[in-house]
Order: sequence, then structure tokens, then C-alpha cells
Amino acid sequence: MSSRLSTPSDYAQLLDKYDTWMFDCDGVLWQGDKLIDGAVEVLQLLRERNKKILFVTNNATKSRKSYKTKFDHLGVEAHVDEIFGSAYATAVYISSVLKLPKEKKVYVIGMAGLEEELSDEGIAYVGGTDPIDKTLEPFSLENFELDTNVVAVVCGLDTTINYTKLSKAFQYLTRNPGCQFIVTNEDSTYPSAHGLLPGAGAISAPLRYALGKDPVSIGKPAKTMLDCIQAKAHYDPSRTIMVGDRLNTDILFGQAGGISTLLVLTGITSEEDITGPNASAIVPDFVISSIGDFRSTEK
Ligand SMILES: O=C(O)[C@H](O)[C@H](O)COP(=O)(O)O
Repeated sequence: MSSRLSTPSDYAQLLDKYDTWMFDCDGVLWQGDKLIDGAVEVLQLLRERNKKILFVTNNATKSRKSYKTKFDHLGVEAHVDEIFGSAYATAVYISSVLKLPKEKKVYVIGMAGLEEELSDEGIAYVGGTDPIDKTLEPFSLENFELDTNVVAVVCGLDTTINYTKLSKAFQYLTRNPGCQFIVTNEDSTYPSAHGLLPGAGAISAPLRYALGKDPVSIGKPAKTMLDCIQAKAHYDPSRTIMVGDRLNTDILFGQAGGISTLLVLTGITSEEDITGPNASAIVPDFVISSIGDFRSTEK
């Protein structure tokens, strides 16, 4: 059973209990480029109380550096080493777990942020934002030259997805022996400022269906993401809380990592999802309407 936070003393108790606060971004701090009311003040309140703040996002469209630009643009204090995106975690996974030989490459379905993180980890790639893949011309195998050095396909949220990208990824995954299928995350939807859009999971779904196999997924709720954070941020799980809006990523992620979980209702999950007749079996430790509610914390 979750504890519903609703009074200034509830908020004060939580602030006292946890030293490290991991924040999901989309649906918790903002919706698209629209800040959640009170988010800036509450983050400031946590910093004034010397809390460690980490931003943990499955959104692979931006690198850590480009997320820092977004934080700056929105007037939210954030430092690059506090930001952990699934693009970064995927690049670290490929460089430190797969350990690709220098001449090997990955084929990317994704955007500039994912390319930037791969480059920063020294990983060669083809595809991604390359204009040649952005064509709306029908894909033809007879004109396609397979790059035999491609040993993995990486798929993240790509708002310019098309049949050519899916077809090239499918060729690599079916014709290059041992080619790895990796997705940055599997979120079904993306909570934009004006409503839900298909998420990264919906971008890789056609490949899963065509291949008849599941990829390795790096982002929340996978432990890969948490291992990446622990290696850099060294937090104490017993005094850490994950604040998220999505039960099957953020809350499961916290539970898998042995950290406490706080669900907010400003993103994907609604009141109905946690109290209705078909309430989810995923039960967060705490629930609050919005992160902004912490503004009224008892002094
Ligand atoms: O489709 C996606 O990639 C996700 O909906 C989105 O980007 C999630 O971001 P987060 O809520 O983890 O910040």
C-alpha cells in the first residue's frame, strides 16, 4: 500500500529521510518544454538542504551536455555529472560491456543526442541523423550495401523514423552474424507538453515484431542504467529515493535497485491507474500529486 503525501509534515519527513533524490524528467520536472509548476523551487529547496540530486531520464534524444542546455534554458540548476540519460548509459554499455573493437560500428536509429554520446565514448556509427537515411523513397535492397563492420543496432526515440531506417536495421540484424539488438529504452509513450506521443518502445516495436526477438534494453527499469549511475554517483540505496511518473519504468527501476520510490501524478500515471478497479500491481512507496507540492514543506 502506498503512503499518500498530502501535508507539510509529510513532505518534511521525506526530505529528512533521504539524502539522494533521483528525478525522472519527462512528466516529473517538465512536459516537453513546459516546466511543472514548482519544480524549480523544490529542486532549489533540496539543494539548500545539501541533498544530492540526480536526473535519470530514458529520453535518448539528448546527450548529457544537450540536457544541460535544456536545464539552463528552463532555469533549472543542473550539472552534467548529475544527468544520466539512456543515450549515455547505452554508449557506456557498448564501450564497457560489449567492448567493440575499434574498426567495428553500430547502426543507429535515433537522434543527435544518441550520436553525441556514442562519439564521446569513441564508438563509430552509421545511420542516425545521416540525411541518406531520411529519405521517403521506397527502400530497395538492390541498392543497399551491407557494412560488414556493423556489429550492433541501437534504437532510441527517433521522431524521423521511416521504412529505410527500419529496413537497414533489419538487414544488419539478420545478415551480420552475431549483430546485437540494443534499445535505449522501451517507454511505450512520450508525455509531450500537449499530450501523449509514441515513445521509444513504439519506435523499436516494428523491429521486434519483424525479427521475432527482444532487444537488450538499457534504460529504466533495467539495472544497466542503475549500475551506470552507481559507478559514477556512489549513492547509499537506503537513503535514496526515485521520483517518477511511470510505474513500469521509474517505479520498477527504483524497486529493482532497492531504493524507495515516489510516484507523481503529473505525467503518465493517473489516479485511476493506482486506485481504480484495474489498479497496477506495481505499488510505489509514496504518492504525491506533483513535485511542486514540496514547496509547502514544514519549516
Ligand atoms: O519515449 C521515450 O523515450 C520516453 O517517453 C521519454 O523520453 C521518457 O523520458 P523520462 O520520463 O525517463 O525522462
